[in-house]
Amino acid sequence: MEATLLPNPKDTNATILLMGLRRGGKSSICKVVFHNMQPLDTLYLESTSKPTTELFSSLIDLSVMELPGQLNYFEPNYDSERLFSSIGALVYVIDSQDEYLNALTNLSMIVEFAYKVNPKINIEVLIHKIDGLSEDYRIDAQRDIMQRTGDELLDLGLEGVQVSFYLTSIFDHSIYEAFSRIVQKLIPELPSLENMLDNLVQHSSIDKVFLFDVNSKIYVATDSSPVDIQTYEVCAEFIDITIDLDDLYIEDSNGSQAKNSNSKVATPKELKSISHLSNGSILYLKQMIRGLALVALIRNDDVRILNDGSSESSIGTQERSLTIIDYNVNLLKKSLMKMWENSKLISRNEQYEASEHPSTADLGSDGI
Ligand SMILES: Nc1nc2c(ncn2[C@@H]2O[C@H](COP(=O)(O)OP(=O)(O)OP(=O)(O)O)[C@@H](O)[C@H]2O)c(=O)[nH]1
Repeated sequence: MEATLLPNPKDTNATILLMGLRRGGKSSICKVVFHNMQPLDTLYLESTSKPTTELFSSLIDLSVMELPGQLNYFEPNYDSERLFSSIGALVYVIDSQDEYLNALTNLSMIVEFAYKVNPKINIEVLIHKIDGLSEDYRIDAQRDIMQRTGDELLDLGLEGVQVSFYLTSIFDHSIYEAFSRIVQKLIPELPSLENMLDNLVQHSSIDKVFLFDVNSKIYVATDSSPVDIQTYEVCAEFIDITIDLDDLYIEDSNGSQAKNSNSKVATPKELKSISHLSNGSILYLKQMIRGLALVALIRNDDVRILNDGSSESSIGTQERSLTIIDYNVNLLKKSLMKMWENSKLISRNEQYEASEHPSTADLGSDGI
């Protein structure tokens, strides 16, 4: 019998495979994260019968491939070996509200196969639907699942395999946080990105900065201070507010277009938004490249109120720090552009070498 070809992931590192038993929540995760579906609307999703792929581009092109729980990928008519050999991460979804012993056996079987075919694969487990569990029960379930998975892998002789666990739900931001961390492991430029964001924080009065994929609200990088989920929520919601407000205004023909009247091609408008919060902090958003936006929370310690209560000088201080931030963010954007062009060059060289000159030296290695 001819082998059924599962969808072919184009880029080795950038494909995430989403697996798990039926009704675990895979389609719901894809719909909520990548299509902005309201979590309650997922109640009516039908069971998926064919593998589906979501594409999204950040600094690298990524795809998330969902394999329906009802199919058995170890039947001879599926070319599972090719599939597993070409993916960056295996994300296994476990329904924590259901009896999960079968899921753990299934997980171990898949890990055994995937690890044999592709030892570099990242194995990520989502302990999903935790919204229905009490705080105590969540911790117990996590401990139990980690323990049992470890035991099963040990029995299979796979003690060295690294497995990461995340507690997730589509009803809060935990699913975005988990996907952000999973995606970040697949971005080779991550250390450079984090360095750049750390530099930005050090040289501006920024408390926290994220580089977001605007569509999915996954953050592809952040500075090295710990992520507080409330700050993440505020920053992610600021993207939606900015886009909604931006859609309200139509560019008038004498306005920004008139400014470009000297140049023949009108430059596309760059999204930028600044909002002053009631506690004195500022939210700052600026569009970067390839569907990415930088969102920063600027602290208010530069706001100095004079003895007479005048606020003029505080506004002046804030304006000054915003000018510095603008300047630094523009530099960061230019570096991102260079980084992206370099990574394109490297992957083009690799493809070229693989196809034509397998022995030539790596032309792109002196990149970033
Ligand atoms: N409480 C809760 N329910 C969820 C969550 N995520 C998904 N669900 C529900 O779980 C049910 C099954 O979700 P699906 O996304 O269809 O599951 P699936 O894994 O794609 O299932 P197959 O397509 O059969 O493989 C739906 O009714 C969802 O509303 C969650 O985080 N919390």
